[in-house]
Amino acid sequence: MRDGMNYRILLDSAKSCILASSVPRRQQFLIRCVGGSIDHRHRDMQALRSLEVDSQTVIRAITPALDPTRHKGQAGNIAVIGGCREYTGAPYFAAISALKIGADLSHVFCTKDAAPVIKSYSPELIVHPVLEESYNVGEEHKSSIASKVLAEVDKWLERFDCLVVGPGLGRDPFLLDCVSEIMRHARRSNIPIVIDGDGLFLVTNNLELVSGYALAVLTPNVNEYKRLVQKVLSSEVNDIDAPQQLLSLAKQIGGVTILSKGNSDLISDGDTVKSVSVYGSPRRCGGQGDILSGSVAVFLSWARQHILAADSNSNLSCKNPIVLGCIAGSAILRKAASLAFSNKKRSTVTGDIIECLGRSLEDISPAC
Ligand SMILES: NC(=O)C1=CN([C@@H]2O[C@H](COP(=O)(O)OP(=O)(O)OC[C@H]3O[C@@H](n4cnc5c(N)ncnc54)[C@H](O)[C@@H]3O)[C@@H](O)[C@H]2O)[C@@H](O)CC1
Ligand SMILES: Nc1ncnc2c1ncn2[C@@H]1O[C@H](COP(=O)(O)OP(=O)(O)OP(=O)(O)O)[C@@H](O)[C@H]1O
Ligand SMILES: [Mg+2]
Repeated sequence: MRDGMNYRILLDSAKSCILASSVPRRQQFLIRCVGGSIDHRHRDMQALRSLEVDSQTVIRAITPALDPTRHKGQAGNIAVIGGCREYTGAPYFAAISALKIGADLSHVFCTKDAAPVIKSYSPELIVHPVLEESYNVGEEHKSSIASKVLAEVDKWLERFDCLVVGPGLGRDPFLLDCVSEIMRHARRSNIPIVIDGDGLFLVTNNLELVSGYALAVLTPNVNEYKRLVQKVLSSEVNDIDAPQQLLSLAKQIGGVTILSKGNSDLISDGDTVKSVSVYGSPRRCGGQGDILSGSVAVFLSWARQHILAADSNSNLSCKNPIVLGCIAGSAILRKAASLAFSNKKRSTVTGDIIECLGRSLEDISPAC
């Protein structure tokens, strides 16, 4: 705060010195612009600070105790819908992160080609080779194969606490049609859905899939957010008043929760806006968003259990379990990224961050 004030005083005196001298008008204009943008940045920082949430309190409140009476599945059964010929890493990162945070079971529903690869990464994951891409399906078989895909997923759907749709899904039109149908079924069964990566491509072009569904979370990165804002608000991203724009966006999509990823993660359900700025990592290796989607899936399942058990007696000011899950998922990922970076510096990769998820949570909410 004091730094900000000193900076402003310096800036003001620099501005008046220069404006009083005979510098060309263009330079005066530039100086006004710089001053303006610093004022804005200062205001933005203040606004973000006021939205910053106490993520540790949230994490401690919603993380369940390791109670010996609980059985397998009660700490979370998560399914990732993703993984195709090109991308096998993303669904693996999301699914293994869910387990490393503390879910009991983690499934992946992917294409037939991707399944043996994903299975080979880890025996911990339950991998279903059920999705099909157009190149593998003749036009005349599309309808019967789509029904088969849906039937395969339906057998499992009711058991899941949360779906993560999109990491490494690809953009094949036939595959995306099948996934749209899976989302409609999940929605009918009131299963929360975290939508990331290519799932956001699907949803941005078919907003009705999530519109009005309060159990949906969208986790866009900078690009995905831009496309969403253009589509829904018919405008460009407004960095000056990012929280207000995010609020409008979430409201416009009927109260879904949006976690907009960046230097600070901003979260809104159309009602409130929260910010998580826990120190993360300067490394921007691909795959960190995938970790986030798996983490959010687990924490929002835990938050739902917490809110249900607390029966409105929870001491948390925010009562939306979906928002709570986003806050916790974001803070744990960022802390894990920071731990990994302190060890591996420039060579930090996504696997290193996943290895730090356990410690990241343990430091805040010890297992015993
Ligand atoms: N190992 C893997 O299998 C991975 C697969 N991934 C999957 O890849 C697919 C496409 O995701 P992308 O994230 O590439 O799609 P995007 O549309 O976000 O990114 C497309 C391009 O934009 C650039 N870009 C990304 N973030 C940016 C930023 N903050 N500012 C400026 N430019 C930026 C990227 O370099 C990329 O070339 C998804 O299915 C995703 O899940 C990613 O999750 C990364 C890891
Ligand atoms: N500039 C940044 N500074 C600090 N942390 C950041 C920054 N950008 C993103 N992050 C963190 O990294 C996480 C992943 O965000 P990112 O924008 O890399 O997602 P993504 O592009 O979807 O990743 P992926 O490669 O998995 O698809 C975010 O939750 C955020 O906490
Ligand atoms: Mg991503």
